[in-house]
Amino acid sequence: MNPDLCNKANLNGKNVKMTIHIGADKGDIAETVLLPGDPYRAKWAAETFLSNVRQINDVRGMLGFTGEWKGNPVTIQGSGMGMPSLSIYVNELIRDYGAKTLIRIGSCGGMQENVKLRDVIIAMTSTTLSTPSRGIMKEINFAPCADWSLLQAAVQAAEAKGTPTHVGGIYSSDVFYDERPDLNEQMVRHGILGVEMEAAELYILAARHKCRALAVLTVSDHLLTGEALPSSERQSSFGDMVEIALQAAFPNA
Ligand SMILES: O=P(O)(O)O[C@H]1O[C@H](CO)[C@@H](O)[C@H]1O
Ligand SMILES: O=c1cc[nH]c(=O)[nH]1
Repeated sequence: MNPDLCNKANLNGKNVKMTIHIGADKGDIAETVLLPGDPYRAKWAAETFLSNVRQINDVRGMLGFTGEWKGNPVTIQGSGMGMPSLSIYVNELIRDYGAKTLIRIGSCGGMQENVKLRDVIIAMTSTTLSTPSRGIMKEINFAPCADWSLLQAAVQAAEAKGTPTHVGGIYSSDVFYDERPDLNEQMVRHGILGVEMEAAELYILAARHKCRALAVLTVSDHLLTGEALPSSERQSSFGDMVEIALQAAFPNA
């Protein structure tokens, strides 16, 4: 038996496969997966944008849903906060469930003056101090890079919607409460658009497994101005990001 898989009894009497962290049958997860850090954003996005939605995961409360967008199957699975958490879900989604296109839909902190609250950032690449893949990269400074076809389609979708959007480099940090302000200063100085905590490892895993990946982010707070979206506005401001991600996955839909 594949050690990554555990058997669980299904009510219909057949064996259903699940991984350690995802309690879905293999066929329950689509090849296209959207990945918010927040499991409740997964629920909101699935209920708001997909049809024929069903919940496919609640292990550890990390909710996942599968439905359809314009007739195309899509899974929206929470990935948690930080690269070690995302790495668990993305490894299982790719290796055990056959995910091929993975798009992070996350919040981020703005790092440039022209990047405003609620703007969307499409991450061409992500700079990082370290990722869970550091152990195999060793002395190599691997450059995590978005899939070009997804990036191009996302930019077109954002332009068509008229969403204020920035395309460029972001910073995937391991810490939210950073005790090294000098690092952020260097990121700002080198034109990094925003900071979040997962995209670099998503891009590295996609490269390793020959999948497509992209991160589409909404600016929820700003490191230069100290502004932040009120919690009441966070979800409603995230709609453009979700639609851009869906349109990027299915540009002809
Ligand atoms: O809004 P999500 O997708 O969780 O992303 C950002 O928010 C969390 C920190 O508050 C980190 O996961 C960061 O990457
Ligand atoms: O990681 C994150 C996410 C949102 N805002 C930040 O400042 N950092």
